[in-house]
Amino acid sequence: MAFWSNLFSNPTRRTSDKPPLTIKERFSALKNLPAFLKLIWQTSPRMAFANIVLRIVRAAIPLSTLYIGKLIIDEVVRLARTPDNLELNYLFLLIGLEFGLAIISDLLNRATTLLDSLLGDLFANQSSIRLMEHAASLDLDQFEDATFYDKLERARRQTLSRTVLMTQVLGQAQDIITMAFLSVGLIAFNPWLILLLVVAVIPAFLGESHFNERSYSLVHGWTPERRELDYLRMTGASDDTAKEVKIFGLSGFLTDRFRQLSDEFYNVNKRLVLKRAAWGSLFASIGSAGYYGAYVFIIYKTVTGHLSLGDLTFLSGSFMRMRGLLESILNRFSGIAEGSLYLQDFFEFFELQPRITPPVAPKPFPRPIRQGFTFENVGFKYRNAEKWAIRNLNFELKAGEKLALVGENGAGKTTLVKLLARLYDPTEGRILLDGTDLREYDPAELRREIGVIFQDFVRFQLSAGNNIAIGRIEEKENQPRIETSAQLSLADSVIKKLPEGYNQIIGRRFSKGLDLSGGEWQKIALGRAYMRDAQLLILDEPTAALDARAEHEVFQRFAELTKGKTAVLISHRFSTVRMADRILVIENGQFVEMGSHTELLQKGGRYAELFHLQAAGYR
Ligand SMILES: Nc1ncnc2c1ncn2[C@@H]1O[C@H](COP(=O)(O)OP(=O)(O)OP(=O)(O)O)[C@@H](O)[C@H]1O
Repeated sequence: MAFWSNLFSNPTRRTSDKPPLTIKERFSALKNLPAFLKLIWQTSPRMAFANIVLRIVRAAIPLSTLYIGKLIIDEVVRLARTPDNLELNYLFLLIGLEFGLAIISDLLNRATTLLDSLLGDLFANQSSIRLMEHAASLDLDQFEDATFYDKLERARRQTLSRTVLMTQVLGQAQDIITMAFLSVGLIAFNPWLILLLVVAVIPAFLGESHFNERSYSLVHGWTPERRELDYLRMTGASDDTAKEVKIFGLSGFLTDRFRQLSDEFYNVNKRLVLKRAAWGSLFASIGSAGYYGAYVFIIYKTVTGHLSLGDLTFLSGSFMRMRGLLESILNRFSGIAEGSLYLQDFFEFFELQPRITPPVAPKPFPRPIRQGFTFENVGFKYRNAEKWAIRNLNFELKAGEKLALVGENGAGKTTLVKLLARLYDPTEGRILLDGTDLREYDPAELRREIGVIFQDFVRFQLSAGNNIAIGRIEEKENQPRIETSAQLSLADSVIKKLPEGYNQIIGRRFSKGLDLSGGEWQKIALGRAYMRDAQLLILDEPTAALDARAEHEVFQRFAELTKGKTAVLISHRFSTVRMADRILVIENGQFVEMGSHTELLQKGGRYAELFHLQAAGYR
């Protein structure tokens, strides 16, 4: 994890990790927009359509308002010249029209803002769901990769900020149409004014683009550190960690690290923001100079009699509006280009594909399993690890057999179990089930037939009943099945004591939640194994937190439940291990010996040594 590695390193540089993007890269990021717009359209075609129509209507309003304004002024000038014959109907009609347009414009604005926000919320929700679904489809080892986590993190942040991009893209389209309407008037008067306008605005556009690139590179380059900041914030202020943070007095240690990192980011960012503000002001002045140049020209044409006063207001109004529009279009363009770059991260995450996928024509899963599992020279190395976690492993797990795995910490027991459940595939060798490579079965089907309770099982902040139903979530409404599983795992006595029984939320995260002791949680988690009713049951140190009586009882029931089924048991307690039919001893990921408890004791090897070591502790 970046946190620990950074503790000992000096975190400088970062901004230089990723060079600023070239204009070409920025343009090419725009290619993500069609796919993005398609996603928005799919979110709600009706809302998207209404949004577009309203914006087109809204785009025509500025030109109409300016033109009516011109007519009003010309009419006022005309009336002022003939005060004896005041005919005000036409003037009032024009004023009424302008008033009507103002009201409509406001209503359209509100309607588009409303639609944007509703559509944006829907889009953010759907993106989050897609993100969760896609993350669930990926392989476990992808989650253990730091670059993957950075991608996931960026994609996660994208789901919300993408609604901003949506508003930007739609706003852009609307402004471009408004510009097109306005430019008709200006072109009719003098096309050179449009050119002047463009030239005046270009420096601001280039400046903005440049700073957007810098800011994207900064944020992108800092992803691991921002993840670390989140981690520190969470560790420093969460119920899960509060106990140890207090006991070990870690608060200062965590806040110091947070302060150091956040200050560093603040300073780099501040430099960028200040530069941006300074250059931005300069470029804005150039834009203003362009506007006043045109204004002087139009005034000159008016005083020399080439234009009416109405024309003057219309043209200068159009020019001012167009300058504002063009500036915001160009600026927004770099914003959109920047947003599209982030979109790239979003889509890249969705492009990640799992490697453990169903084969084209999966073999039907054997029901029941006849021969069992065979490890043929199996070796496995974790991603980024130098050392083999498991190597040259050859053994058989026979159908119906109870196999215990024994070995010291880090020997490779959990890894072996993960390979059985195809959370990973062997790096070398293969695992067969009934003579067929595990890879030829559908992994989802395989996992349905396997029940694993890991030592670090998840304490779901759900009701006690749901915590057991997790074992076979399709059966979450099957209360009798849940209760039977609870009885078998001894969880029923825990649940009976809860004020709301099976409906009691457990864990501390939510206000009504009640926390349980380690052993009580374990009984609940064990209930999942019974709920699952799988052909192969794997318990990875399931009883470590249980008291002696509970452990004895759990295993008596376990033996009954797994009668005729295949089971793998990992435990450091030999009282548990000896109940297995056979015991596999591994050391440093390698096979050491295998046999029944009696056989291995007689053999006097590693197992006997470990057994006597533990037994001596009780004497
Ligand atoms: N996700 C991982 N990435 C890299 N290395 C890992 C990972 N998980 C485990 N390892 C390494 O693989 C080896 C085997 O680990 P494993 O968890 O299988 O041991 P174990 O026998 O179950 O240990 P324990 O009795 O402590 O639970 C260890 O050296 C461990 O450091």
